[in-house]
Amino acid sequence: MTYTAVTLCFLTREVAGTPQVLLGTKKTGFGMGKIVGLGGHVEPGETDEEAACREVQEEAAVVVLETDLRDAGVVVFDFPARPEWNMSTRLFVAERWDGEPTESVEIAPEWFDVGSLPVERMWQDAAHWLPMALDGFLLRLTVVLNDDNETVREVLDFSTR
Ligand SMILES: Nc1[nH]c(=O)nc2c1ncn2[C@H]1C[C@H](O)[C@@H](COP(=O)(O)OP(=O)(O)OP(=O)(O)O)O1
Repeated sequence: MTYTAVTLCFLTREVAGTPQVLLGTKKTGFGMGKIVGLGGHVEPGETDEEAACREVQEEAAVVVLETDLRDAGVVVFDFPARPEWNMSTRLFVAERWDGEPTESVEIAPEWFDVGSLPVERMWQDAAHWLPMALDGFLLRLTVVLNDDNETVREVLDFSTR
């Protein structure tokens, strides 16, 4: 079974003491119409960190330095009914970056309060893992999707603080 290597990079900030995270509406490709994290495929020869920084720049015109990435672990998305969609997703969180998030052809970025994530417009599994990633956990988690490729069959969680 092959799992495509992808990354997600969550920029965070505090506004008047309220933690916020940068997500965005996916305008093209996989998950179109959903609110997702910034990120995408790791290209051959690239490290996960290089891919995360490149994707954030491509999708939202924001510059993140690799040294400002916090490793938040790995989430595997397992689609038994569509194994060609299986992904191994390296997660990063960054509190420092340069530039104002700007809409691209792929993503319309938007800040959300961490305490009220737009879970009804995200992949249904996001509620199982995104709060943990933002809360400092190192994720070691597998999400198994149902045959509808939307709802969650099972979450296998071996994450640590
Ligand atoms: N179940 C799931 N829940 C979730 O929150 N994100 C998921 C997910 N399954 C996949 N993803 C994310 C991980 C990855 O960042 C993204 C798919 O990668 P891309 O955005 O690169 O896809 P595209 O089809 O747009 O590819 P490109 O043609 O390379 O832009 O979807």
